[in-house]
Amino acid sequence: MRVQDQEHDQSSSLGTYLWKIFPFVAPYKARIGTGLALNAMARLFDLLPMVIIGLVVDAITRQGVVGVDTDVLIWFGLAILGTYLGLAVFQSLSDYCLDSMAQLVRHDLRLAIYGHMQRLDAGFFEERQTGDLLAVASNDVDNLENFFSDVTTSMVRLVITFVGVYGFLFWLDWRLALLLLAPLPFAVIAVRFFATRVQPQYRKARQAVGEINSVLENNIRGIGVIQAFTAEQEQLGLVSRRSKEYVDAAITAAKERAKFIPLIYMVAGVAFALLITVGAGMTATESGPSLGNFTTFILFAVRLVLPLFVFGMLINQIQRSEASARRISQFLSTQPRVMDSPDAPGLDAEPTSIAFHEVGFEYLPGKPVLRAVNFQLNQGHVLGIVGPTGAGKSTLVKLLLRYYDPRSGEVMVNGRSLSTLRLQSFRRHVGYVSQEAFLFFGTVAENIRLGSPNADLAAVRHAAHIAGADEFIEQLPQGYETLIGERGMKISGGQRQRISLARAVLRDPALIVLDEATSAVDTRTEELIQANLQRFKQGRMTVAVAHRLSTIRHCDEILVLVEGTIAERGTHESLLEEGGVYAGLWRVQSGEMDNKGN
Ligand SMILES: Nc1ncnc2c1ncn2[C@@H]1O[C@H](COP(=O)(O)OP(=O)(O)OP(=O)(O)O)[C@@H](O)[C@H]1O
Repeated sequence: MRVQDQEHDQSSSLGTYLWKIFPFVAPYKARIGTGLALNAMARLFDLLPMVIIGLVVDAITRQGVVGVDTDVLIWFGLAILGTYLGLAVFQSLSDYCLDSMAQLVRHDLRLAIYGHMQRLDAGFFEERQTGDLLAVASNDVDNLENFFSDVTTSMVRLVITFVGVYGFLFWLDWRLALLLLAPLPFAVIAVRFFATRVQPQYRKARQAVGEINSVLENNIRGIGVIQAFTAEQEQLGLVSRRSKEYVDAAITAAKERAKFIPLIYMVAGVAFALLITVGAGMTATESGPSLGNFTTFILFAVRLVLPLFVFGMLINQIQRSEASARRISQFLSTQPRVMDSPDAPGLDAEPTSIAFHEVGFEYLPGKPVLRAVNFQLNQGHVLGIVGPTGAGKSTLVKLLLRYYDPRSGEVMVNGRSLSTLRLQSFRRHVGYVSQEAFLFFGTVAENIRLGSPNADLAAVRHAAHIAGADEFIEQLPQGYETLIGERGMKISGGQRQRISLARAVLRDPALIVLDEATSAVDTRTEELIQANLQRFKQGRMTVAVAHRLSTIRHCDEILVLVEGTIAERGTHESLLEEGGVYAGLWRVQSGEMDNKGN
């Protein structure tokens, strides 16, 4: 299920998932408590001026405009000023407490999500879209930040205003308080309308926005391909269709909202008209409230009636936060398929032997990718793997690195099953160069130091030298300090590969895994790298996957993988003698080389 689709699942009651996020808020309980208490005080000071205005009105009506004691009026003025001062102080302190708490929670959530991501297995990332995962780590975390800073204060504001206003009015005049309850049924109708008609449209629009973002992200990455294939018009059409879906949903939402707004004002208008007429009628009677109390009542009503209707919006915000909390907690509870058992022992010594015993694997049930693969690799040996595209070479490497556990058979390290060992204790000894040769945004030196953060520059240079990279790195504008990666300087595919190779070399690994590590460099540079690696490989184990047979011809053993099974195995010479698949590939490739040479 896509992470975003889970928004449809509305089966749980509101707040269930927000509650699950509570452990992230718990460390800041004191800050929240203080923030909410300060907010309650701010609300109190917010309501006080209306009470004072009522008192002023009563003072005037009692003594007449001319007879009012100016000293009393000054005191009233000072009291109002005092309430505003109180409001200013308490409001700003409360905002600071709650905003800073929300930022701290956002930071903790982001780290927890990223930390969890790093623990998840390769299969998880292959099944999910990067855009979806980013949406959880960024949009959903932002939604919750907004929930903790704004929504909680709005809820407190609403509850305190409600309780404060009713409490005070009941104390002042219970009839006026009861009168203020009159708009409640109208408010319920308006909120229901919002929840059933407007909100689903908002949800649809939000989902459409997620989809259009995914399309845009994908197209921006592939814009060069689009231009090369002059597919601009079709792609514009595709984006337009997706954008139209969003526009339709957003316009329907706007239409429903447009019906909601007059409904609110109409209901609020009716409610006010009723309150004023009945309230004034009551005030005019002998036993009715004083004019001052009626004034306070009107001011309170203004404060209360409209926010009641905005309650619908608040529920919408809470539901959004709930959906975000749901996605975050579902993500955090995803268990990696490859993980250490609690008592998994670490590898006590450097790996000196690796073996595949009858290893079988399938990504999808019933579609085997590897079948009964057997081999043994000992210290000092180099194993080459070749085979047609899609034969399962990279899959074999992924099992060797334990990105996946085999479906059958076992991968053994130093005579122990890899799946029972603590994963990091094994991976610490591995230098891996993947097909993609991924570079991170940062300097060249930082990229080479990825697995060996404490290595000094001399060691970095030495590793780059072995990987045949030092020459071109020196020629970069800032040498080893040049920024590369997505936002940095652009470098060629072959240069990328050499930097990733240097990264693996610097780690000084017991096992080197090279998956098409030099496929993008020219044959002359490759020969130079191979010569450098020759010495480096001594005393280590090396697995090299390659299409170009010259890369692996000097291996101690070569496995020829065809449709997931080892079709042939031996040294370069013995395989040539056998005259099978390998010999055929060699003839084609060496023929190609001759042709190119001529
Ligand atoms: N994550 C995946 N889910 C499903 N099938 C996959 C996945 N990764 C690879 N496959 C399939 O497994 C088979 C073996 O793929 P693999 O990448 O191991 O081949 P390869 O020999 O390394 O190919 P190449 O030489 O093109 O890199 C292919 O048929 C591929 O489509």
